Amino acid sequence: MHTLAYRAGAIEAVVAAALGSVRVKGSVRRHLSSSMSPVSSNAIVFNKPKVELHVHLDGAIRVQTILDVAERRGITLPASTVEQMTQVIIVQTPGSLTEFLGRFAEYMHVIAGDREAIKRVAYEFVEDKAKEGVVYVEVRYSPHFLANTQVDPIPWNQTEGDLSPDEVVRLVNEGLREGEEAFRTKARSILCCMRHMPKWSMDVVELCKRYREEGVVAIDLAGDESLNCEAYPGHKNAYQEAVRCGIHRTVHAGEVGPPSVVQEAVEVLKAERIGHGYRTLEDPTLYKQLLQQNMHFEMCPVSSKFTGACSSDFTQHPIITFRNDKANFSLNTDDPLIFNSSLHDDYSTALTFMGFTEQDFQRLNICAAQSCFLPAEEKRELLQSLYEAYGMVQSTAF
Ligand SMILES: O=c1[nH]cnc2c1ncn2[C@H]1C[C@H](O)[C@@H](CO)O1
Repeated sequence: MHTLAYRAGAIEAVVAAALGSVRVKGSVRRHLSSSMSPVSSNAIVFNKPKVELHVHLDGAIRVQTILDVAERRGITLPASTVEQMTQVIIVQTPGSLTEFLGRFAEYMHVIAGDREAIKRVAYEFVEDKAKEGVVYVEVRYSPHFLANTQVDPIPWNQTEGDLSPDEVVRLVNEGLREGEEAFRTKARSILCCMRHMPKWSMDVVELCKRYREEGVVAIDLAGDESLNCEAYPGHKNAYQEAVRCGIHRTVHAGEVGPPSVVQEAVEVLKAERIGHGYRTLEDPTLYKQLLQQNMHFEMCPVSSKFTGACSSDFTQHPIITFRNDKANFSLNTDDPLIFNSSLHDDYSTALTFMGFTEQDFQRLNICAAQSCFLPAEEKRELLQSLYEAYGMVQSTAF
């Protein structure tokens, strides 16, 4: 895969692009109460290169793209403008993870099964991340959720077609690679198993193995955490195979589920990173153990409010404890389409309500780079680029 050189010039270009376009979105401010909303309206928080490790491709699609593809395919939607369709899709008030997962059904049938749409979504995703000042991103999705053949059951009420999960991965790889070349943000992908679909999981790990040279860096387990692995051994088998083959592993755990789900992720599934993990704090022994292990937590503040994972009061958010304890964590958007948010909103929230400083932002991005799933040499290059951009090393340039 094409390797980006993180030269200072490239980073400055990305940051300049970010300066021109990243703004706190009015809609996010609207549906947060005044004591919880970002206050720095149009200000750019942490206007430096960033690393994002937890964002769902199917939760980060442009609304315009959904409308365009629906029109081309002759699919009728409940709304015809970006503004109206946004209101149909987004979570308006804090609810439950289950309610939130239901939002995908508003639009996934438009994108799934369509080659052009899938590649376009991947390409545009990289452009959007570049505009946010992200220099490296790991984006995740379920190949099965975007397919319409060789998947059982066929999702989103689609009729059977000829797009398999395997081809979905190839299309996303192409879109990401072309996006990377055009926008100079490095993008890799993580393939998701879904908690309620253990029979897909072996397939997912096989796809991770097949496409590890073409941008796929890890396996994930997403969906409803109430469905644990004892009851669904398919996930355990897939993760065992991932360990055997050296495929990196992350798991959604402790987002809404109890600390036992986090423990299972670490001990049974051999997770190297935890998606969310807020509820780890409820088990001080486990929390201490994971701090000692330097486990990475992929935290998503705006998401945690709207999925009901955490209290709406950001001043009491678990992230504050992780920060105070110098835990290894990152800040991420999760599903910016559904929260009508951007990475800037997550940073803005951390600044305004959690007291994050410039130093905290630098530190968490360095943690993200250290915990990313790139091969060692590329990770070293990424880290070096951050150190330079943050003024932590003397430049060798004359
Ligand atoms: O925050 C989340 N928790 C659990 N599952 C999630 C979350 N965001 C998205 N997903 C699910 C729905 C997507 O279709 C799937 C793959 O990206 O992952």
